[in-house]
Amino acid sequence: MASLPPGADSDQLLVEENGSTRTLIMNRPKQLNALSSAMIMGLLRCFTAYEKDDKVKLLIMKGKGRAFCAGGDVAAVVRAINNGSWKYGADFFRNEFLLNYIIATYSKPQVSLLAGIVMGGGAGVSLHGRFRVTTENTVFAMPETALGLFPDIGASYFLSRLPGFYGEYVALAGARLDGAEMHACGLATHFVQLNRLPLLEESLKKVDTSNPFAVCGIIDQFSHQPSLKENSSLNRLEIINKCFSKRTVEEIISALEQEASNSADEWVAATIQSLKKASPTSLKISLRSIREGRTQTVGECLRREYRMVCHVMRGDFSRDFFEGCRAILVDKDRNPKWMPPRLEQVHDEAVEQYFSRINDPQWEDLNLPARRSHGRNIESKL
Ligand SMILES: CC(C)(COP(=O)(O)OP(=O)(O)OC[C@H]1O[C@@H](n2cnc3c(N)ncnc32)[C@H](O)[C@@H]1OP(=O)(O)O)[C@@H](O)C(=O)NCCC(=O)NCCSC(=O)/C=C/c1ccc(O)cc1
Repeated sequence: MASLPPGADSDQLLVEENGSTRTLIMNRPKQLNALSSAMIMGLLRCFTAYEKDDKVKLLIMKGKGRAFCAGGDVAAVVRAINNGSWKYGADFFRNEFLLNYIIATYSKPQVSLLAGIVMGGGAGVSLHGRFRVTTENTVFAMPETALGLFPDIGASYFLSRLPGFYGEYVALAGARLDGAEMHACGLATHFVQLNRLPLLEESLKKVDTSNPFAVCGIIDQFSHQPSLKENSSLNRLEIINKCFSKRTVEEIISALEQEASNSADEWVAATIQSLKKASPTSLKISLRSIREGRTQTVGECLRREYRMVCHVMRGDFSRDFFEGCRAILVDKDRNPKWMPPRLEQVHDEAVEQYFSRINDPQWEDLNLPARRSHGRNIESKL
């Protein structure tokens, strides 16, 4: 185990040094490696220091225990906001989004070993990186619409680049994808069997180059093309494209209901159910976010999402985020009472407000540093 760059937290984020490789290990297994402020600051310091350090050629990222990372530490944020400080949330996101941007534009290859749960903020620290390796126990989701939030961490960039309208489906329904699905739609670059991950890791630790083709060649030796399960959502791309291309959330749901009346496919019924359980405000701002993301750079997406998330933290238009956290992570009754409760009560003007600047003289837009690269593209295998 190596010493961390100054200021990084030594408990929640571990670093291993092997030759030219640094392995960053998220280490809060009981909380499924939920990202704390200390972890985000530690990661920021590591990524910044290693980019300047010629001795470092490759970064590996992984989680301790049964999760890669289940997202931002929502419990800590809710505690802080309930104590009257929405700015804690804003600062948390400012640092988290800056980290996502540095990863998206990083000059050295990052290999994320996505074993177990990868949700929300966990996707943000991995999917923007060059290599994303999934396995047979990977479970990915952006579950924010069930939490009263929206897919953030630059998700409006990578989800909007998935085939057809799959990104809209994944974002609105909070759909869970397995490792093979992530690989097929382009969220992952490789699929490696779980029992071969340690061997891959050992090989990567011997790498002495930042050449992405050389690194890719090593991962290729351990990976294979997984097959999609028969009931995979990717086998329903035709229905997804037909329904999730509609202009509004109401039209998406009614198109799905039309499908349900013509078929007994349980997947359609389950998708309608997920949309009906989610926060109506979250659904509407998420749809607009993904649609805007289609034509924006990763930096533009993060800047827009930062405005949106500050509005959510302030609770000016809706307090659904606090209710969602209560229902899912605090009381765990899984029965949130959304306000407004129905889609037709969330008017266009209310949605529009989430995309505006915050009316507070002390508030600033997200300023991102100048970088050489503009982020990478998602390549689907379909
Ligand atoms: C499906 C999960 C991932 C696993 O379920 P499980 O196998 O039944 O495990 P548990 O739910 O019992 O989780 C084990 C422990 O990890 C904790 N945990 C599990 N995810 C978490 C978690 N994101 N946080 C904080 N404790 C957690 C969870 O509360 C629990 O703690 P404890 O009750 O003390 O044993 C389940 O935990 C779950 O739905 N987690 C929430 C997933 C989620 O919504 N992720 C966050 C997306 S939103 C996001 O990333 C940004 C949030 C954020 C928002 C505002 C901010 O200012 C900053 C950040």
